[in-house]
Amino acid sequence: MVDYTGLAEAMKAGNISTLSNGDVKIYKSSFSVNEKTQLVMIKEANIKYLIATGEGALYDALEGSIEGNVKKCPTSHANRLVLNQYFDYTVPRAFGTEIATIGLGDRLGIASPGHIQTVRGHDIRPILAQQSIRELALTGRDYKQVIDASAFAVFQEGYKDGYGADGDHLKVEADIRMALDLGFTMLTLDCSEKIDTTIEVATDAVLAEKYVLLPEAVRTHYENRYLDQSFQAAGTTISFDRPTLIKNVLIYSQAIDYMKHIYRSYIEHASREIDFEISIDETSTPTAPESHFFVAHELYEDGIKIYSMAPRFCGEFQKGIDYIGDIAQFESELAIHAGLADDFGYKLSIHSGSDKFSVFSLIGKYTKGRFHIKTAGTNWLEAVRTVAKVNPSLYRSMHSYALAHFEEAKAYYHVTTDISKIVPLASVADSDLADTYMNEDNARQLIHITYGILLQAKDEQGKFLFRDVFYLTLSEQEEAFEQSLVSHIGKHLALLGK
Ligand SMILES: O=C(O)[C@@H](O)[C@H](O)[C@H](O)C(=O)CO
Repeated sequence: MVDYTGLAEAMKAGNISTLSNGDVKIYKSSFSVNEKTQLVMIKEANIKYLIATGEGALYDALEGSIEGNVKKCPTSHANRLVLNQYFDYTVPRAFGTEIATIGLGDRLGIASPGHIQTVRGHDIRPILAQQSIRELALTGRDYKQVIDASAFAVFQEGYKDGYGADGDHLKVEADIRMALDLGFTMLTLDCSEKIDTTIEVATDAVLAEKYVLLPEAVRTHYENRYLDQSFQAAGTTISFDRPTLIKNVLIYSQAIDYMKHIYRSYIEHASREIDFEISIDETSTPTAPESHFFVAHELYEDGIKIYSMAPRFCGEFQKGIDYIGDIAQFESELAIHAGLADDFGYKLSIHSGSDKFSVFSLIGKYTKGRFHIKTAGTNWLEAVRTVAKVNPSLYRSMHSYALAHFEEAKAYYHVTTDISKIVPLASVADSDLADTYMNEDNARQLIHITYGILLQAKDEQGKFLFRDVFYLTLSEQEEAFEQSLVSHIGKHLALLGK
């Protein structure tokens, strides 16, 4: 039983500097007072708690157990809602189009403190609570837990500059309603299933056949607005001859209708500001600049205001590794994509933004520092790197399991990983595991896309093979993990000009 007497006395006296309690870790940045209640976050035996002293509404509202002269409160969903009620900076918020933002998806629920330490003081704001439905399915978490983890991290770090919550890659209305009901402040509408990319490779005859089957009102709408028209945008001329128009109508019109429906139904009259992102990046073919214009212009003409647009860029934005492709072509198309975002009043959004170091300076340049960049897997890889340094046997077991299940994981993510190029485990010394595998593209992708399989893996008795010891190791290595995030995500910010 821990004696909290000294801690309670220091809290009541407000002496943050003297807050100490033996082997209990105290997060001094969390110390807060509301009327006659004092509150601080601690970690005891690798579990975090809120410690409350004093009296009053906040003290009474928190669920917990009395231990000596303190109330020891779990980091529960109910207690997160209490924090939200008394400390507004723990509530996620929208940011609009004027400030740069970075999505810092945290599949483990423990990366946000390191993310906060990374962005604090920089001209950028964090979307700490960002997960796609795909990630939730693979990790077995839910959206309540995603915001809970971020809100407790914000309280722990005393971070008051604001953070966002992105319901990422939402495709169906039920998920959109769920995310909004739970307080998400950003919605990323994934239209990939409404975008018919088979059209890209169809013959003119097939295009003509499909086009004539569209309702006359649809064809008339688009022909009146675009056929044989040229538009000045993004410092260039964008023209729509009949083949170009037919192709864009067939590829994007269904997606555009869906975007308009979702905006009218859930965003336009929402009770709070919502950052609405359009994602057309997870398609098999790149978003041609004229297609970006076509989608943006249709939304703009209908008075639909979006926060950001995520096109699919030329080349490859694969998970956890640098850009793959012709950087000169990327730059010339990026200039137009960024110019269109400027012209239509929203931010360009860069998905799979982790580790794209060779193009970050271009992104910062052409977006003039006004962008949204999404990362998620790279902090998972930093967690694995941290574990590999201190628990080599755990890393070896996870690495082997990932190799055995890689084909299963490829169903969820597009990667061009060459497993044969990954150095065999037996030939790598324990002390070299982290550098050998976390700095090599093929090994990074192996571990990156198998995160769900590794976190959910169980033995015959139903016991997690890796999850519990993985989290315990990261709790014991909390500062090392935080520092690896500050360093690695900090490199992202530096190259982006932030
Ligand atoms: O893995 C996911 O589903 C997400 O992290 C998704 O890829 C996200 O939109 C992203 O681009 C993160 O880099």
